[in-house]
Amino acid sequence: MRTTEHPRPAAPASSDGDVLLDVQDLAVRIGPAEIVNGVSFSVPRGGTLGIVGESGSGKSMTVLAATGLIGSPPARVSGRSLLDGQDIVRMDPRRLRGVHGRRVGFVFQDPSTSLNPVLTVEQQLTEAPRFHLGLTRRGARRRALELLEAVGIPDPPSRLSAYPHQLSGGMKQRVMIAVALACGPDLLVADEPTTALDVTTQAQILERVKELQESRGMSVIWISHDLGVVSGIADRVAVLYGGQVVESAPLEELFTDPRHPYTRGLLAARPQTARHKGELAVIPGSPPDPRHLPPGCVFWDRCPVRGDPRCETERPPQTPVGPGHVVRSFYGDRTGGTGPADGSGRRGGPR
Ligand SMILES: Nc1ncnc2c1ncn2[C@@H]1O[C@H](COP(=O)(O)OP(=O)(O)OP(=O)(O)O)[C@@H](O)[C@H]1O
Repeated sequence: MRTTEHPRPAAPASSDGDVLLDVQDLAVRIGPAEIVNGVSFSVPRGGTLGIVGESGSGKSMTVLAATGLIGSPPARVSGRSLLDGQDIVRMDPRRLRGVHGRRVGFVFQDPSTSLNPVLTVEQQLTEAPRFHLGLTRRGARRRALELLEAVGIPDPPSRLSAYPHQLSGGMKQRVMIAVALACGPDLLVADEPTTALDVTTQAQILERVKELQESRGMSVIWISHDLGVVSGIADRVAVLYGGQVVESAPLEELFTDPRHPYTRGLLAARPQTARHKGELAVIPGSPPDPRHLPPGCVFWDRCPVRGDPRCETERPPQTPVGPGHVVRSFYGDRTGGTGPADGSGRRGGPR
């Protein structure tokens, strides 16, 4: 991406010693609802973490809490979320505003949550850089034009005076991405931003974000219910269910060696897989109500291989099953449901 201010060198992709965001044991409670339950993950500098799961699995709440966007109260947020070592969960509101405007950019599915309908594209793109980066009106305008070009908006000068309702859905999403990138964030959080778009526009936007990320060394968290979308952008995936990371692995490993029965179910439910096999595999049932989580494994009532007595009574611990690959299931072993992941030798028969 070409920008006149604050150029950033491309950063190396993931490496253990180079973590931008380190989330540890994050939990969110609202009243009796246990919405996020001990979530841990990290986002490498310059890398992309995909977060997948069905609707209601806690994806949005996890990321909103990790980036300091959930009010506490009414919610109770615990655990840590370290951005370059500084804990966002405990940060005072004034410093947090600086983080949100400057270091973390957000793109949401619904443009009305990010774009102000009564402000022009130019106003929305120039406000934050003028405030946070101290740019002049002219400098901010130049930057706005560069950003519009970078996100693939044709004829940027003619778009500056447009209001959001004058733009198509795909254009609005591109403008939202431009707004999120306006201050050159270290982390872009994208919460299902392409879900409402046609597949061609979706693919173009994914490509554009990947290019921008590579040229700027920015980290990305990309949330989606669709493993196919995440596979187009992430280098690491965390699978969420019942407010827990039930499996997390490098992208390729998750696809070639999924260990959690829920991950396997998600993979089998992908349209590509269904086409290949000639039928659509669905995971019967729905995610648990966070007000009434089961005492054992959160996936227990839908699990096709449950049978170990602990499944119903104990939360499976997070168990490493390979380099950078962890799973929370008593059935996370390689052979697909014939023995517990913790190597205890206890077995339960597949159902
Ligand atoms: N303010 C709230 N009070 C109580 N429960 C809430 C609140 N907001 C969300 N929840 C519940 O928290 C759970 C997780 O919601 P969340 O929006 O994080 O899920 P999600 O995986 O992002 O789903 P989607 O893909 O539909 O956005 C859901 O069961 C939801 O009903």
